[in-house]
Amino acid sequence: MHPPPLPPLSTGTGSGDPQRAAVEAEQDSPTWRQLSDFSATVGGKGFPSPASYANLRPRSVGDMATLAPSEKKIVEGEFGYVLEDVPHFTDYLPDLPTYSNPLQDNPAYSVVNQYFVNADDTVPEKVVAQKSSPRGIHFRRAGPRQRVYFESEDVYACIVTCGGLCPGLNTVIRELVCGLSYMYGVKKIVGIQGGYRGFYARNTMPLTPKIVNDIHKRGGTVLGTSRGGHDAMKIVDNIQDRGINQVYIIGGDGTQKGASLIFEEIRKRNLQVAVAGIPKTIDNDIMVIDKSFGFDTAVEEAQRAINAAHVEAESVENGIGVVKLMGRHSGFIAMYATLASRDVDCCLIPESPFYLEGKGGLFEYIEKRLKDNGHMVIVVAEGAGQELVAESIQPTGHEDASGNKLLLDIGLWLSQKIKGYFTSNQKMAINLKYIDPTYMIRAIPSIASDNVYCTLLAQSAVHGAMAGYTGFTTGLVNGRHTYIPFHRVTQKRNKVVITDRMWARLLSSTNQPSFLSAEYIEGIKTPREPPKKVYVENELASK
Ligand SMILES: Nc1ncnc2c1ncn2[C@@H]1O[C@H](COP(=O)(O)OP(=O)(O)O)[C@@H](O)[C@H]1O
Ligand SMILES: O=P(O)(O)OC[C@H]1O[C@](O)(COP(=O)(O)O)[C@@H](O)[C@@H]1O
Ligand SMILES: [Mg+2]
Repeated sequence: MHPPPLPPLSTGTGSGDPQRAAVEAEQDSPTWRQLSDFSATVGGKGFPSPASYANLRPRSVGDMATLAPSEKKIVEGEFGYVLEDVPHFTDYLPDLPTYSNPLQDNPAYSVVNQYFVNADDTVPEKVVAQKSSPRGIHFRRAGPRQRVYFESEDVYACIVTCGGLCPGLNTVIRELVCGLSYMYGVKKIVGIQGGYRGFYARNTMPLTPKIVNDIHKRGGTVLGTSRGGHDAMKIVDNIQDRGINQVYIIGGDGTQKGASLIFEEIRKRNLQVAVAGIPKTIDNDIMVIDKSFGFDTAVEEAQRAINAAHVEAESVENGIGVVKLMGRHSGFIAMYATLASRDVDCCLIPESPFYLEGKGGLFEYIEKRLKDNGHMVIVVAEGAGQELVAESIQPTGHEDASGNKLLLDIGLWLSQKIKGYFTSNQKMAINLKYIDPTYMIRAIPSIASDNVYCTLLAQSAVHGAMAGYTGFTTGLVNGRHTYIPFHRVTQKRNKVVITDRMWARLLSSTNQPSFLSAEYIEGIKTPREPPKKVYVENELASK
């Protein structure tokens, strides 16, 4: 049964949904739009259409060929249905041959009913709906298709890891290699060493299932990584020179921006080269996806540091344990580690501005907590309170090679400020221990649940590239694996929304002050300016 008809998208839905509003805004720019008929399944040769492209693409192939690479591929259906689709070879290479998927003959999969994903399957971005809600934005479901656009022996795949380390990088590499080899019979796979610049400045390393067999048990990346060094022209020249036709790029927001530029250059040159991104971010700051791989590992490992801080703090009089965790712009690790631990009395994240002195400030809270409980634990994300630190330490203004702003050390600064406050006011003798486990957390191998997640991400990427999709990031959306266009994961950053219930749960579990200005709470002025942003959502990721 269909939901009742809704007004067409362009006339607005009145849902007040910001993401929907964003799509409507995007429609002002040139987009690839067409009402789709999802019931047809006809391909050229009597097979179901690969990825339903017969249904979704504009009817004239000529139209497709003239699309600018950066144009978005948005398809509308009935009842407010919107598909934010990913590019496909047929967008710019209309007459490519297709082949039956070798998985059909794979004994491991022969028992599976309906192993192939239905060509029309898509996954909704939002699963909470009201009776009159439009069906909303969807992403193409990941998974194997019946027809593929490569013969196994013709595939030459490469894998590159970029940006900071994250638990699970080696697992993704391993599963890309094993997925390509065991599912699709691919023999030629190489690793690009040392991040993007490795394409043109380093040798490649051969990757086989045997070589990668044990690497998931190690932290880091066997390929090495780097920041900076992205040069789309040089990278694509190199891809072309080597005859590589599948490029798997593992990395965070910066890396996916770089992958998008590589895809656009490849498309301009009309190359049959698939570009697939696998999102990596220990900070969990990539939009759209449920969670990034390595995040659970990081939260788990953070418990060890928090436990140590707690043991130290509770063993002495007026003990304070301060733990710094990663999170440049997004405080997810700190928030989840705090919620999981129950030993934390205060969690400070970049999204929630705080202040030290006066009524409702951090010092007042610490004093109260020590008087009430004799000890306390503070977790601080590395990006928290940067504007406060900048008041006393001259910011260097420096950026890393990728253009990420270098942060001031909030953990050390905060520890000194707390010590200074209690010493100078002769209030009470405190005993503060500062623990910075950040790189230790990042450098460990992934835990079991992340390993399974990495496997599915890698296999989804392989299925997508083999099926002719390109210019996509693979990601989990509402528990389903999907293909997401690059622009959706690079235009904004995922952040903790401090007016969401999750942050309220945290505040209630720690009992810490909200640090919201008194103007909001009592109508009186606070010692500091009120926070600039109370509602922080999906801030534009500007570098
Ligand atoms: N806007 C961008 N355009 C192209 N390449 C980028 C961009 N931002 C970052 N990169 C490249 O992506 C790689 C990793 O980026 P970085 O920000 O260090 O890590 P992450 O991908 O984890 O966010 C680097 O090689 C960097 O040069
Ligand atoms: O010292 P490095 O290597 O620049 O890494 C530090 C940064 O890496 C991160 O872990 C994640 O960064 P990316 O996801 O951008 O790689 C941040 O939390 C942290 O600020
Ligand atoms: Mg990043």
